Amino acid sequence: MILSVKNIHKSYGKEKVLKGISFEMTQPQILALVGPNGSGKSTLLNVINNLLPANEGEVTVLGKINKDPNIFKEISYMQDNSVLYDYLTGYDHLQFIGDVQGISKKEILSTAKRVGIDSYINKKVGKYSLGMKQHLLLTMAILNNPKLLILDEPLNGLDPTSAIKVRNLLLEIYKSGTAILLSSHNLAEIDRVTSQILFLKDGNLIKEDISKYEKACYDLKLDNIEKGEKALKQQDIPTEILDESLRVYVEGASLDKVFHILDAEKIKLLDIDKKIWGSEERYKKIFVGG
Ligand SMILES: Nc1ncnc2c1ncn2[C@@H]1O[C@H](COP(=O)(O)OP(=O)(O)OP(=O)(O)O)[C@@H](O)[C@H]1O
Repeated sequence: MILSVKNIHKSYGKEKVLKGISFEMTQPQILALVGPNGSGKSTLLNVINNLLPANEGEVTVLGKINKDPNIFKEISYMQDNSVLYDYLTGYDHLQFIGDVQGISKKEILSTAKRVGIDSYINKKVGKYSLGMKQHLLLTMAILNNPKLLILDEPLNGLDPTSAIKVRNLLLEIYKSGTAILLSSHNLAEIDRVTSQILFLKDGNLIKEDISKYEKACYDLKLDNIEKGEKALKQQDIPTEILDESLRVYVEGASLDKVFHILDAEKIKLLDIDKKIWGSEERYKKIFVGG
C-alpha cells in the first residue's frame, strides 16, 4: 500500500471542508485531485503531508502513519511557489534539501539537468518567471527520488511548451515507479496523463475512472432532432438530446451507419462536431450539472 487515507474530516472554525475523505493508492499510478476553487484540495494535500492536523481520520504512507518523520525520505510534496526565497538561487534551494536528505551535489546537478533548469540554476529566484519557479519546485520535489510524489497545481501558470515538458516529465517519473497524486484545474492536461480522477465536491470524494467515458462522440445538428433521435434509437445507437444538437455515441467506424439511417429517414445533417468525452465533460456533469 503506497497511500491510505481514511475518513479524514477537517474544519476551519465552523466551515467543514473535508467530510470523511477516504481513498487508497495501492500501486504506482497517477491520480488527479480535481475540484473548483475553495473545494479543499490544498487542505487535503496538507493533511496528507501532516502540515495540517485533521479533526478526525488517519493517513498512512507506505505502511507508516504520516506523523512519522521518516516517511519524508519516501514521499515528496510540491506546494505552491510561496515556499521559495527570492534572494536565494535555485541551487541554494536544492542544496538545502540535499543537505537535509544527504543528497550529493552530483545528484542535485543531474536532477536539475533532467528537469531542464541547469541553465539558470545559479540565478536568484526573484528573477525567475512563474514557469521557471514551477520547474524549480518540481526539481526540489523529485530530488529524493520519492516513491510517492504529491503535487499541488504543478501545471499552474505554465505556457504550452512548459506544460508539455512538465507533463512528459511526470509520465517519465511515473514510469520509473513513482506514484503521483496531483491537483490541477487543467482538465485537458489531466486527460493526457491519467484517467484516474478524484473529484472533490462539497467535502466528499467522487472517484472516477474516466477512461470509460473517453470515447469519441459526435454532436450532430439536424433539421429534425427528435426524428433523428427516434430513428437512431430504433437501431440501438445511444444518443442524447442537447440544446441545439443530438449527441451520438459511436465508434468512428460506425459513423457511416448513422449517416445511412439519417439519410433513409430524409433527415438533413447540417453540421457535425467531434467531442472527446473526457474529464471536462465529467467535471461539468458533477459540478455544473450540465
Ligand atoms: N488557514 C485557513 N483558515 C481558514 N479557512 C481556510 C484556511 N485555508 C483554507 N481555508 C478555507 O477552506 C476552503 C478550502 O480551501 P483550499 O485552499 O483547501 O481549497 P482549494 O480547493 O485548494 O482551492 P484553490 O483551487 O483555490 O487552490 C476554502 O473555503 C478556504 O477559504
